Amino acid sequence: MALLEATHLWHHYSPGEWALEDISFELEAGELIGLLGPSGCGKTTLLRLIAGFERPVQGSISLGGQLISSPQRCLPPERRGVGMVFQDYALFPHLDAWQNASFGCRTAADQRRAEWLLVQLGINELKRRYPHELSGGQRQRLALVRALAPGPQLLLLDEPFSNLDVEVRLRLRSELRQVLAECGVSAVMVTHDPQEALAVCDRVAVMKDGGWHQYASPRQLVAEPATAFVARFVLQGNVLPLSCIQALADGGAAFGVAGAPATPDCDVLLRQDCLAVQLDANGSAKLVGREFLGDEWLYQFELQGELLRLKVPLEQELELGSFCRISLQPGAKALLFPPAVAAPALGRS
Ligand SMILES: Nc1ncnc2c1ncn2[C@@H]1O[C@H](COP(=O)(O)OP(=O)(O)OP(=O)(O)O)[C@@H](O)[C@H]1O
Repeated sequence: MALLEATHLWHHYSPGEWALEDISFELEAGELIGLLGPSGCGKTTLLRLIAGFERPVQGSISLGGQLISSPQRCLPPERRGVGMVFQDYALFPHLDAWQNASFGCRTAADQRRAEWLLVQLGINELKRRYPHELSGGQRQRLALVRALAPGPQLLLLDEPFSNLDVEVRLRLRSELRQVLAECGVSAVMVTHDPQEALAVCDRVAVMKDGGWHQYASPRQLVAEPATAFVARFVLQGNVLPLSCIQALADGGAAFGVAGAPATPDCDVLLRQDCLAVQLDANGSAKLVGREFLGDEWLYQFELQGELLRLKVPLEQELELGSFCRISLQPGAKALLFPPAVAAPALGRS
């Protein structure tokens, strides 16, 4: 049986403007799942429904086999056995680190867990400090301790690393996985960073406009993006109209396609290794942007009104404004998406 089960969830803040549309998913015990999508797609709303801060307009949520949310019944947040970690830490400023860490502890076992977690996360020496005397990374570790000390079944994390610098973020990400595994806690993490979601989550739900585009493991998302949006947002891939790709293939290279049946207005995902660039004054691609990535260039070309992003070796240095010929590598494999893809879980009841 799944630990968390959401069934046909719909939610709005004002009638007619759905923030969530027909969301159904399961989370298995021990899993860390990510809610990934652009701003306003409904990630925080879904987290608030799971936490019990909002009551769904339709649908239900069960945790450990118990119904916790439906339009008729909404178990209060403090009785759900769910911990929360927020982007801005939300520590109590007038309590020291130990008082914050042990705030939700009800038993001696909870207190022992709080002590153990402080040691695990390397902040045990800072117990007597107040939140304003801690760095951002230390505050977020303390917030994690406070959320995990009462022994929740499920931890909800709302963009927990977004206020931290890159180095601390990378370190805390791997500490999070470790501490969740050691505590045997499952988690749902909101993020708008595809790299972060792919790096730490067991499964990732890609959301847009209140709907679910794909819910899959990071490997599956990369190998088989379900929609053109997933290919663009998660893989940062080049998704272009088929007509544009056919113009590239006219140079002679044949290319194979997988996915939906081809129609003239369908979109195509071309992976990085499908394409080659050559400087050519008669070429149809114009270099309109370039970024130095340290070990390669990231070039942005304009081609028939579309933008194409390509990474190329440092030796292939090109001036902005240069014209190039972009060709498909022989045997290149592309993935087709039908036009105006409807997300699998979308559709009004
Ligand atoms: N309290 C509220 N009252 C009215 N509308 C709201 C409220 N909270 C969120 N919304 C709307 O619901 C939609 C989903 O918002 P939500 O905060 O869930 O998105 P999000 O994906 O978490 O965005 P972000 O990444 O910017 O935090 C948005 O259109 C937003 O404007």
